[in-house]
Amino acid sequence: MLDKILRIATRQSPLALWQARYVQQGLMACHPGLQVELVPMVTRGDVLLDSPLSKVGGKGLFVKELELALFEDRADIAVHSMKDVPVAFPEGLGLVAICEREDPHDAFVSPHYDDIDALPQGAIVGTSSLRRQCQLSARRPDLVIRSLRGNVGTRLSKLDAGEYDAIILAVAGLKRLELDSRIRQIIPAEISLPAVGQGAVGIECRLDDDNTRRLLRALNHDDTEVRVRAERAMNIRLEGGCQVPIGSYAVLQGNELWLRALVGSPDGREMVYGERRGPREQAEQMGISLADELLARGARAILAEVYQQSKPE
Ligand SMILES: NCc1[nH]cc(CCC(=O)O)c1CC(=O)O
Repeated sequence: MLDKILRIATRQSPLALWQARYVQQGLMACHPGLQVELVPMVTRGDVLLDSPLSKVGGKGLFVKELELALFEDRADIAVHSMKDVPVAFPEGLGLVAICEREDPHDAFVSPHYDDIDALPQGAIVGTSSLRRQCQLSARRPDLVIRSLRGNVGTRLSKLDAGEYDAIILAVAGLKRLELDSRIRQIIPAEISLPAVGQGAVGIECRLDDDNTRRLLRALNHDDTEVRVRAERAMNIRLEGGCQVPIGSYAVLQGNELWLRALVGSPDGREMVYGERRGPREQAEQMGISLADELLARGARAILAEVYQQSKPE
């Protein structure tokens, strides 16, 4: 079965290409003789880069075109940042491998200041993530949060052009693009709880494609998978579909899984936080029960308000 070329559908941003090549190299290393090629494509999310994502239909925009390529057999697998993968998959497609997670934290990037607390009163911080906005504002209500879109490189050039005093990006993306020298502070989870799946790369394929599934199994990282499964179960229960102020972060301490989560209002004034500890085998149950607890303690009302405001005009 090694005569066939395995095709990877990927977006063309530098980060997406890095992740696709990482999977390509991983597959070739695990399966000597296997040929793997990239099929780069443009997604609606890339075309609509200027409109706030929460108003143009959410994160699914980056994924849909890649999934169409899988359905039409123009590609065999799609590589995604787990953070951008919607909670549900179309019938016939599914996530079959999650690679080892890179550092999942948020990064503080600034030409002038060492960390969030060093920012002067009223400083301008760039991020379009409601989750980051919420947690930043909770710690520093004086900060002015301004929208920031585009690829990692674009965001850094906007910072360098002086449009912001600081911006927040994922550590993982900066490391992969060898831009770690730009990181001034790895923001601790106690200050900014990461997004569901942040730092992990997931691989999707046609569920009836047994050969591809077998090849991909070698790339799955069990500890990462269990952590991301807990985080995603939480998110699914919250119906955290698109752009939402939800943080969810699981770590393993031996075989014990520690899951933390929060739902907040974008202005950071309301925040519901909770956590669970339990055996790794119960990753999903923990996620669901934590989501139910947060919903009952006020997350339901916060999320209803956010969805109301982010409806397309
Ligand atoms: N929303 C875009 C996006 N999707 C995944 C990453 C970073 C890499 C990762 O989380 O694996 C980023 C950039 C960022 O948030 O700074």
